[in-house]
Amino acid sequence: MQLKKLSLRNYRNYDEVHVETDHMVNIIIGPNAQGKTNLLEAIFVLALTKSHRTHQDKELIQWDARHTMLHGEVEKKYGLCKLDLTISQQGKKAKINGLEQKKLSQFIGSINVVMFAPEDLEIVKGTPSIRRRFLDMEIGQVYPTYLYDLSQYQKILLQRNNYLKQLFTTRDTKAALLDVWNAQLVQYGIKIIKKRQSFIQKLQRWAEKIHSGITAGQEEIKIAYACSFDQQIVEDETVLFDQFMIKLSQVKEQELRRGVTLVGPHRDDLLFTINGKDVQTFGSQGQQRTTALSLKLAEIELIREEVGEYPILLLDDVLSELDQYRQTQLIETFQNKVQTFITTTGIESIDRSKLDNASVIHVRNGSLNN
Ligand SMILES: Nc1ncnc2c1ncn2[C@@H]1O[C@H](COP(=O)(O)OP(=O)(O)OP(=O)(O)O)[C@@H](O)[C@H]1O
Repeated sequence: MQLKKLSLRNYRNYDEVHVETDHMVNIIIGPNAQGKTNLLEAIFVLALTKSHRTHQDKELIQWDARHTMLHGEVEKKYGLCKLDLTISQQGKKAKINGLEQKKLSQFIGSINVVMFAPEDLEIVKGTPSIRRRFLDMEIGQVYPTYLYDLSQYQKILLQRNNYLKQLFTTRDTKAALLDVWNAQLVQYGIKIIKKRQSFIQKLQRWAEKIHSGITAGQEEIKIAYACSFDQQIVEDETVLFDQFMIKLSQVKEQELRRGVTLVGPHRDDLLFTINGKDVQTFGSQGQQRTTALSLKLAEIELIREEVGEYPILLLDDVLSELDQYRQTQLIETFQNKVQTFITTTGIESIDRSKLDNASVIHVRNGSLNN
């Protein structure tokens, strides 16, 4: 798929901006703090209705404005898709080809993007919640029903935790309603777990291949799903249901004491190993970076496999951090196949030979010149 037009109004430091491109490689260039990342972020938001760098939607609205409007036109295999997203303090409104979508989950995934930014190193180095957010956003853009199941699960989890806290304060040890909450938690929890497991298995297959290529066969990467249940259990839905219920009954006393739910996909994690060693603990800075890169490249292939066409690749200031070999790997793998938007402060950090036929967009203080 290829983004042909992007228009923004009152988005971050852009009053109003229009971008048109027919190019596969688009370089967004300018000094620091001028709006380069804001432009990539806007494309990401059109795809996922959320930013990759903040949970606070209101940060996307220009200071003093009441709402922001994003418009994108994307050429897909089956034709042109026009997307409109309005974000205000009251919420979001989304349209596909002029038709308002009742649920955002119907809009998400209309275009697919893969963002690779310096903060992606945190997927490898950071906390489990960062890895869960990564998983949820990526699964969500390929399988929109996942987002519905996830929001149901999160609602039930919140209510169950509130109930546990209430039981604690009232010293009610009978906990008569807990079984009702358990059944609902497990119903949605197993959908999340199963989807995550199959997504990670596919991601693992691609990452292994790609990582081996980048490291000339020296390193074998594994991405494992760290979940409360063994892989064989997850594969059988009936067994998973029973085991989930059993685990909840085993931790009941503890949960009543602590007032929180101790079992479920809200505690999952991803584990990266290289040649059998945990990358988070033992990996060098370079290995951690390459792991993040392999992960992102794997995602591109996985989206192509699932959706039937390549996503748009957004590279935020990462080329300068990669050595020449990895830059070449990244650009050559997808040249002419994947539309790419690259931000940089200086064109000299990019291998010139890779820039033939690229469009260059200059950004200065929220204005473009291309
Ligand atoms: N809601 C907002 N309203 C207006 N301006 C904003 C808003 N949010 C951020 N900005 C401004 O956007 C600018 C930062 O833009 P951006 O993050 O795109 O920088 P950049 O060009 O990618 O820089 P760098 O190379 O340093 O990453 C800052 O000047 C910041 O003050």
